[in-house]
Amino acid sequence: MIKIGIVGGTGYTGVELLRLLARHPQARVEVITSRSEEGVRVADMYPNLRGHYRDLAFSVPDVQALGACDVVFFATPHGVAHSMAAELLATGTRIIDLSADFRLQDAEEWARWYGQPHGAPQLLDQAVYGLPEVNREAIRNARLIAVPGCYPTATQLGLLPLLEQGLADPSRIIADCKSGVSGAGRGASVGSLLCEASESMKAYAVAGHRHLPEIRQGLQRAAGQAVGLTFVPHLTPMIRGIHATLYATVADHSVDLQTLFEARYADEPFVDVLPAGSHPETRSVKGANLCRIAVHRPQGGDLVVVLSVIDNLVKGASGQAVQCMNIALGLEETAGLDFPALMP
Ligand SMILES: NC(=O)C1=CN([C@@H]2O[C@H](COP(=O)(O)OP(=O)(O)OC[C@H]3O[C@@H](n4cnc5c(N)ncnc54)[C@H](OP(=O)(O)O)[C@@H]3O)[C@@H](O)[C@H]2O)C=CC1
Ligand SMILES: CC(=O)N[C@@H](CCC(=O)OP(=O)(O)O)C(=O)O
Repeated sequence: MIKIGIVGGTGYTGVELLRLLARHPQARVEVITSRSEEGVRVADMYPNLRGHYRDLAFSVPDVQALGACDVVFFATPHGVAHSMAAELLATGTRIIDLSADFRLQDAEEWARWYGQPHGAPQLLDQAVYGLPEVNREAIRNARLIAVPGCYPTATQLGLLPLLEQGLADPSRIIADCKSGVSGAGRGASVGSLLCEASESMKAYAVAGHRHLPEIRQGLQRAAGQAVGLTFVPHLTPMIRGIHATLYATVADHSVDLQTLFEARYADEPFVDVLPAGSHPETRSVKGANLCRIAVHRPQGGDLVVVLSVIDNLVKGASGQAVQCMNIALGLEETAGLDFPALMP
């Protein structure tokens, strides 16, 4: 059995890791940390996990205990993985970080967007961006994996086929994205209150969201050139889900876009290209490690609209993290992840 440690086990992505790993045939969670719930049993805090993790209890983060694990997931706010990664890597443990700490290749750009100095720039050379549909080979040998953010996952998967083939005008790409409230984490905040976030919808961070440089980095890599990206996130009254509506200009009408998307993702277990004319719903991926995509060319014009949906906590975080673990350890990529979405 592969021994797993999770730093940040009381948050939404942490408990989602527990839910997914409870059914994983080759992995067992041995250490789960929380500074605020030390000693509390996982099954007492999360009744959905009763029957699993009978004796597992939260403990404060400790490098020695975590270093005895084969894989350590960080499901923590940014900065935490920076402070522990070097010491843990030295023990031989693999790190899969769900936070943004190692997603940007440029430490100075990270510092500008996250408002603090990068805490471990010396590790950036070995950090691998954990988007399997792009980086599968690099993930296989990685010891430090940076799992993409939720908006960046939905947006990149939706746009990659167009940019990799040089079909989309890279100077003007628009990502209009909607998120469920769990994307903001479990910490108390006024914006996440029922009275604030339900029966209402709003855009935020229009001037610049920290996922902008991450998405741009991925799209530029795919396009092989600079990309002009407008990214506008919205908070919507649902608990889980990301819906990305993506706009790009494709002047070349000789390529069948439906065929292109189907071919690009034909071998991908966790990307489902829907039939032409479809409108994917967030509820069709709820709880599943899946991105569902539909591509449209309204009225046969030059503007192409791609619709891309994921569950922010699964393909947008914990599911993708487990997928990366499976690849890195040479396990079946779908191990513990091959289940259908919850409907409704
Ligand atoms: N929510 C989402 O949809 C997504 C989140 N992410 C990223 O994943 C990470 C976790 O997100 P989420 O689960 O939503 O966050 P939450 O706020 O829900 O949980 C954070 C967890 O981290 C622990 N923690 C906080 N500060 C520290 C610290 N200094 N040292 C050790 N542990 C700490 C908390 O427990 P305690 O304080 O008890 O120790 C808690 O368990 C974040 O970086 C987030 O940006 C990525 C993709 C999607
Ligand atoms: C709805 C909401 O608040 N969403 C979060 C993004 C969640 C996420 O993926 O954040 P990381 O990049 O830090 O991992 C936000 O906009 O900050």
